Amino acid sequence: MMNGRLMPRSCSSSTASFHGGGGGGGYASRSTTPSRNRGDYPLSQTPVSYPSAEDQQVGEPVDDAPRSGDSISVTIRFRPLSEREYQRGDEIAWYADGDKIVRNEYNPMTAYAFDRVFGPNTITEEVYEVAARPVVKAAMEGINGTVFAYGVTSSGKTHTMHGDQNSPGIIPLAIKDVFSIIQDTPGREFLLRVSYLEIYNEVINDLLDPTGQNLRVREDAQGTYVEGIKEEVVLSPGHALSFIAAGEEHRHVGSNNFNLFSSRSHTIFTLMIESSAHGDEYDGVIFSQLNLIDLAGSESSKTETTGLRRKEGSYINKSLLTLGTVIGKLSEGKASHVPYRDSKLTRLLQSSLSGHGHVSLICTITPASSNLEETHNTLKFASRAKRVEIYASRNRIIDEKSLIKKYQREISSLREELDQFKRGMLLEEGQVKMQSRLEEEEEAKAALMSRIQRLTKLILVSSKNTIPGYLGDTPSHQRSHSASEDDKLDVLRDGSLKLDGENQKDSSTSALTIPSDAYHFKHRRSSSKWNDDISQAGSTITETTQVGELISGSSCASKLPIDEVTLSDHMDLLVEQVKMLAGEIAFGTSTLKRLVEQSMNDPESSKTQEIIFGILFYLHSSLSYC
Ligand SMILES: Nc1ncnc2c1ncn2[C@@H]1O[C@H](COP(=O)(O)OP(=O)(O)OP(=O)(O)O)[C@@H](O)[C@H]1O
Repeated sequence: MMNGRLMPRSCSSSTASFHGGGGGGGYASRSTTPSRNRGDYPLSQTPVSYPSAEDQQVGEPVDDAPRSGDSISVTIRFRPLSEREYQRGDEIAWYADGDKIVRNEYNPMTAYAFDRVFGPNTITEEVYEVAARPVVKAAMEGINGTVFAYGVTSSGKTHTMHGDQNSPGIIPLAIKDVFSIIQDTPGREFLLRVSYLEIYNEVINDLLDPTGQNLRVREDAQGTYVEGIKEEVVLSPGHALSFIAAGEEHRHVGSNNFNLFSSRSHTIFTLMIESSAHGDEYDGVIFSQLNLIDLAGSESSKTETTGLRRKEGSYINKSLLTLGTVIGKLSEGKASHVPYRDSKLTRLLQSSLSGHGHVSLICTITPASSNLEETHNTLKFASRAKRVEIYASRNRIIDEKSLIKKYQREISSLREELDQFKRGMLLEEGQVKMQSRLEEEEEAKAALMSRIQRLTKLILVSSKNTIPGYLGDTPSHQRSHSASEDDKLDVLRDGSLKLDGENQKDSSTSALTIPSDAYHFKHRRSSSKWNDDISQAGSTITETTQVGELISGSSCASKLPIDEVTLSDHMDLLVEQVKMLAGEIAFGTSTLKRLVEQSMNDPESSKTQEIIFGILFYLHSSLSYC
């Protein structure tokens, strides 16, 4: 029921290029109206059925009437005809007429205008630039943001939000961008946390904590929230992606007769961003939330599912219907009752939809004539959403409740304590001390330094930061993790993951060397280009974060004199280390499962077997390391 996304999706990349990359080729020869801008679709000659006159009215391009507020950004993304649709003789029913209009092939009067329409050959990076980047950027500046993909089953929502190895989706692209923005903002300190949940059959489950089932939605002055959801501090793009990967293991996925790996739940990945200016520039803490949502797809009776799938489908349809009603009410702009409480999805999206932040809706559609009506419904939904007004503004500055402030305060009081401690030690210099007293003092000093060090590293700063004295008393070798000076986790360009420095000599840490292919598969929805980029972004940020140490914790500790690090410090590092390894192992295991499935379908593939072998080796090594 779960998992299984990598294989078919990487297999389907050949399907995608077969259709999407078709260009003029064989398909173009079917075209009857080549003058129109329809991307590379095969064009239909035979009308199937015309939309009704009523639809045509609804379907007029959206008006450009001035609005007092801003509106939801609505973009449409076509996917190419699938091989299955093509083989069953589907025709093009809808097409992109330029980059703002979707037009009906059979009735050209039926057309809808949007902020942007992406044809079937558009790559996700382009969609990201237009539909998500501004929201991500604003979120980094303190304005809440929500990006969600909406569309019928198999229209390309997960492809858009998560992507695959060849085409990273909005979520990995956003994560990468967030870290680049931190790197480009030397004047501020950031603290990032993530949570990941699914709404399955109207039940909220925590994807980062399998014991967090059936969680409740609560409300406070800031809006709705999920009680008891696990939030993890993240230190690098790879770290954040490893949480998503581990979470994906628990997501409900199953096949219907349109999509072998259909999402059976809505998922919400949330990035909580706190930031504040350094030192004298300090002007309070800004907090914002970025929600990246992959909805389950609506299903028609044609989906022909039975039993469990039908039950899931009815929950999915019901919550999407409520979303439609909520959007409809909001688009009317009247102060009428908006039924947010009728579904968990709308309840959780309440503050986003009621206008307190940027909202970007990406509607994914198929051009296929067999989905003519479903696509039309998506377009009507998108058109209504366009009329919803929002008034996005920077969040109130929070100070007292912020985690970054808590850490900053703790760091400065620990530093003070350390200073006093050192002064005390100096004053007593010259006195003959008991050996045990000396040891105690050294231990206490090391504990203080270690705590300062660990807290400091949870706060992300650009490596371009040159503020002197920022590191206080922390010795530079403990703070900086450049390859030359210190042990660090280095994600190499060729995709292999290994520790350098002393760790290479250490048999326990060498267990963390991951075979190159396995590492690419580790990010199952990531392309190698993406991995390269992550490694770059990750390595710059790593200099000021703890990620390398989280994995190579024992080696980091071993740099300090043995008695300078307390047992509890060791334990903390080990816990973090185990968490990371558990994520890696979950990832490796699921990849393995899919590869085994693939190798059963294609026993000849020696490449697959090679990769399986690599992953087995990696899992074995990780387990021995644990
Ligand atoms: N823009 C695209 N280009 C190429 N292939 C695509 C595109 N969009 C989707 N696909 C392919 O179509 C198939 C279905 O896509 P996907 O699983 O993303 O649909 P979905 O809307 O998430 O479906 P569901 O709601 O059932 O989960 C996948 O094989 C995917 O790789």
